[in-house]
Amino acid sequence: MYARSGLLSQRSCSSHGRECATPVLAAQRRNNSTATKIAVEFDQSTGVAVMRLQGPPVNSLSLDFLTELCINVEKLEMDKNCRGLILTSSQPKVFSAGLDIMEIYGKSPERCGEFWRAVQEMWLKLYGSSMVTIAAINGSSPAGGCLMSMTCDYRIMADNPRYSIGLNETQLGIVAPFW
Ligand SMILES: CCCC/C=C\CC(=O)SCCNC(=O)CCNC(=O)[C@H](O)C(C)(C)COP(=O)(O)OP(=O)(O)OC[C@H]1O[C@@H](n2cnc3c(N)ncnc32)[C@H](O)[C@@H]1OP(=O)(O)O
Repeated sequence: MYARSGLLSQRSCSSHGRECATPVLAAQRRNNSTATKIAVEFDQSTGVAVMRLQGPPVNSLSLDFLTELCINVEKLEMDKNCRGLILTSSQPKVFSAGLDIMEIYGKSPERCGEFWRAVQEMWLKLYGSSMVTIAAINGSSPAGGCLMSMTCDYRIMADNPRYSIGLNETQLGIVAPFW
């Protein structure tokens, strides 16, 4: 959900030296889900948007989730009044469980390729954003969750010894493909 209407970008983008063709359209084509996994509140008076991840139970990064995230970041990017973005979770105890492993387990190479492209699109979009981006990490954030917060300009994590963060994906035998 995005609180304000906005045109989707149809331009090509250059992010950290890489060209990516019409990313929002690519993301939009994939976005068949009607469920809302991302809620955005934009405060006109401060120019700051808060993006809440609300994909129960643990905000795992599925293709739908990544697609919706990218579309919302792009919409905010297009809004010249939006200067800052705070990324946080609506789920108790978890910021994001990382990549949805069910998206890559037993799937075809084509489907895995589509998924990994969406992962790449997510971090390039956040890392290349002209907004000031802050991850307010209010729960555990392993692997892809850690990656997502690392692409933000700033990270603040709730001080709770039960919350963990780090790159644990090799323990699952997952290695990021060559990009
Ligand atoms: C440069 C890097 C490139 C590669 C980047 C990323 C690779 C990855 O991200 S691989 C995924 C790595 N993620 C994990 O290893 C996270 C594993 N999960 C956890 O540690 C815990 O679930 C977590 C601490 C996030 C939350 O703990 P709890 O609150 O105790 O919840 P549960 O463990 O009971 O989980 C609830 C429910 O969610 C399912 N789940 C958890 N993580 C994932 C996931 N990553 N993908 C899909 N589903 C996930 C878990 O199985 C439970 O399901 P049910 O049993 O059906 O309830």
